[in-house]
Amino acid sequence: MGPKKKMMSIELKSEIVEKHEQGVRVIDLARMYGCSTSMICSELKQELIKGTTPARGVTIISKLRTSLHEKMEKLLIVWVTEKQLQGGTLTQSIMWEKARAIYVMDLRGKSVFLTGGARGLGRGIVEELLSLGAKVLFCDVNVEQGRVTEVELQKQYGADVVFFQEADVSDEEQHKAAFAAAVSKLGVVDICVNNAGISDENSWEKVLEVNTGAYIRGSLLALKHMRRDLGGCGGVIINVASLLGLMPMATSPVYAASKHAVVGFTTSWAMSPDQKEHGVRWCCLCPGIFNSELLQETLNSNRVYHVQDVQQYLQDHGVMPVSQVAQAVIKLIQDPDNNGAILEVSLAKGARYRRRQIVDRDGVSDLVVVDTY
Ligand SMILES: NC(=O)c1ccc[n+]([C@@H]2O[C@H](COP(=O)([O-])OP(=O)(O)OC[C@H]3O[C@@H](n4cnc5c(N)ncnc54)[C@H](O)[C@@H]3O)[C@@H](O)[C@H]2O)c1
Ligand SMILES: CCCCC[C@H](O)/C=C/C=C\C/C=C\C/C=C\CCCC(=O)O
Repeated sequence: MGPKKKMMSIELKSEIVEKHEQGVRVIDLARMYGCSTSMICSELKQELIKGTTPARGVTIISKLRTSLHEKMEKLLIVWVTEKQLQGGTLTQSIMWEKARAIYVMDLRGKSVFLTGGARGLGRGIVEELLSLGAKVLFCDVNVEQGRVTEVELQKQYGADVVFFQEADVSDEEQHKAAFAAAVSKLGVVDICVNNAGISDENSWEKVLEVNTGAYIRGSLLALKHMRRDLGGCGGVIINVASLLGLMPMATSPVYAASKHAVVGFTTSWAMSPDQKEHGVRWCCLCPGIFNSELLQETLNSNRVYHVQDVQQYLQDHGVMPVSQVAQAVIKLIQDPDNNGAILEVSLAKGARYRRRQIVDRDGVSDLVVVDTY
């Protein structure tokens, strides 16, 4: 039997709600009342739901507005005023464009740790990030290609904004050392992209080590470093999964299992009741097939079952360029309101946020479809 849940009197609950409304943080309330932050959060949520009238609903929503929204509105008002003073013309679409530009996360000077950046999608993401002014340390097991990529990107973007570190992320020590190198070279890690992946149905242990184990380790390393409640600066964790993290495929049972695990892990952490205190945003990218060395190697080997089905699929559906998928990662990083998001990317439909299906917690398979943000 698990530990007995601590009961709270009604008086105590309303005292907590009152203190929270006066601005006392969840973590401080937890310390004050000697219980967990998740218990405080669930009490606060229950109170909000019970007492809601339309008028109170508006008050609650306005309290949920983040300081980011307020900052954005202030910047927009300043910009509109300046434009009007200069006698410029303002249309709704110009203002909308400007609001978007203010709203998205500014990547200038942001520090990124990415795995598997020597080639393929990883390299594509690094290039997009550098072009938007971020600094990146990427690691890869392929030392030769990693060094070539580092030299090429340093030539284009500058020697002090992009660094390569040799690491096999299936090795705990090497993975930790690469993350530590990012902190030491960049000062901080604001964004962590777990991207290094393999596809080989003959080697299920290795696939799970790289595609799942290293993603979990990398996410937890980043979370520990970023958590605001532990003195960090907050941040974003992007886990590159696959459409095969959302659907089955006879060609690739182990690969699909490894990617489903990543989606489950990432979206579960995003639901943490302490997420606001952590200040860490969790997202998944689920692309269809794009044109990388991984795809070519898979097609030229026996690493999937029924390889002719993959070839047929490619003939029927085509294949995305890496740049399309890399830009989708930037979209995920820049949207500040998408904690828990799953972004699907396909040639046919482009980049689309997935509406989430929640299975009833009693285990009955009634599905509730919700918009997550
Ligand atoms: N190519 C596709 O069609 C496709 C589709 C959906 C998702 N994905 C996923 O996208 C990610 C990137 O794939 P890609 O197609 O660019 O592959 P890729 O093979 O072209 O690039 C992957 C990079 O990761 C590195 N890597 C592999 N194992 C590593 C390890 N143990 N430690 C450190 N680095 C390691 C490789 O050396 C390589 O540089 C993977 O997670 C993959 O599963 C690929
Ligand atoms: C439509 C799913 C795309 C997922 C791509 C995956 O992450 C990476 C794939 C790399 C190599 C190929 C592996 C699996 C094949 C995927 C689809 C084949 C479809 C075959 C069929 O229709 O049965």
